Amino acid sequence: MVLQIPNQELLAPYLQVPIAAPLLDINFGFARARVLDTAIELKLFTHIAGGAHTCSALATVAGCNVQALQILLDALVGLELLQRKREAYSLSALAAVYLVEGQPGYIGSHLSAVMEQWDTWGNLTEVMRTGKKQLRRDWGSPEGREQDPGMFTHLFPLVFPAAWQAASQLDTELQGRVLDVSAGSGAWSIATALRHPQVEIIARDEPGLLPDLHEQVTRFGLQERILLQPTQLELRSLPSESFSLVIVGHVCRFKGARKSQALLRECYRLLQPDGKLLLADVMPNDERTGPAAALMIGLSLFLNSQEGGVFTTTQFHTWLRATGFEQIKELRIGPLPLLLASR
Ligand SMILES: C[S@@+](CC[C@H](N)C(=O)[O-])C[C@H]1O[C@@H](n2cnc3c(N)ncnc32)[C@H](O)[C@@H]1O
Repeated sequence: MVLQIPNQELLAPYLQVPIAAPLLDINFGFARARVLDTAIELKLFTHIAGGAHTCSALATVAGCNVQALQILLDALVGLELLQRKREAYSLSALAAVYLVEGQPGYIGSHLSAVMEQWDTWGNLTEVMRTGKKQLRRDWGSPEGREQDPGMFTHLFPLVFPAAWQAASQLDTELQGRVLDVSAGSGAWSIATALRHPQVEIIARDEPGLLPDLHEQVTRFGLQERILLQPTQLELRSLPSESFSLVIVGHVCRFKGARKSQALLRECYRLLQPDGKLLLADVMPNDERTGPAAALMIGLSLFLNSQEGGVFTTTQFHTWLRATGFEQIKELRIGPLPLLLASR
């Protein structure tokens, strides 16, 4: 029998095209996020760490249907968060560090806070059509932030490695007072205090976020050197030229362009001559073509805040120069850019 190959025009749209896998990955990404969220909600990783290794043991402690849970556990093995040998499930290295409650690296409450945006993202098409966002909570407002403490204060394990390295690149002779403008988890304050035993730090944030911060500072025994201050006490009330270092860690994208520039001016006023400003944020490249995570965070801030957004390194350079800062250095630590500017 002679094989009848149809003409090229008919075949080409199916055969001479890029494979669709990346599209399917994006499309089904929501299900992966949901699997992780449910596993955190059911405390599966914590229960496994506590000794419940089989599906039936896990179903008992987590209060689940055995047949349904079996399928979820298999999916978690597929996602490389669990491993299975015969009937026994164990944690992957990633899950053991970040997903077990009570461990220092636990970020489950942060991941759950991120998932609180589920319905907000469900309205994305509508927001695009109308241009009107339906803010369930505004991350740029103090009340909005206090509703989601996990979003801001439970990030310590994610921020601390970069903060530790950045602190090691500061002048070894650093002395005097340091201001951590919105301390959140305290990662920058704690790393700086540990690396520079001569400094005293004022770490500020919303009153609702300070208890978590206090707990973290106390864990490191730094409560004598890191003084917590609620943000109701305006920066304006602090004396000029009284800090050797001001830290602005992952704050500007929540504030938006106008308030960020005002904040930088205030930081300049607070710094002593020769003082340094350390600025960390998520920054897309100048053409705003990547990294993908930065652009997605830009969209997230558009949806979740009145004025927030992501700004490029060049935008920050321009703002810092306009404020009077000189010698702006880019420290490359980890995947995120860090700027160190001198007054
Ligand atoms: C992602 S957390 C970063 C916390 C910490 N600096 C760090 O890098 O881990 C964002 C911080 O910015 C603060 N923040 C958000 N929006 C703000 C605003 N409009 N004004 C002042 N602070 C704000 C939050 O309270 C929170 O501490």
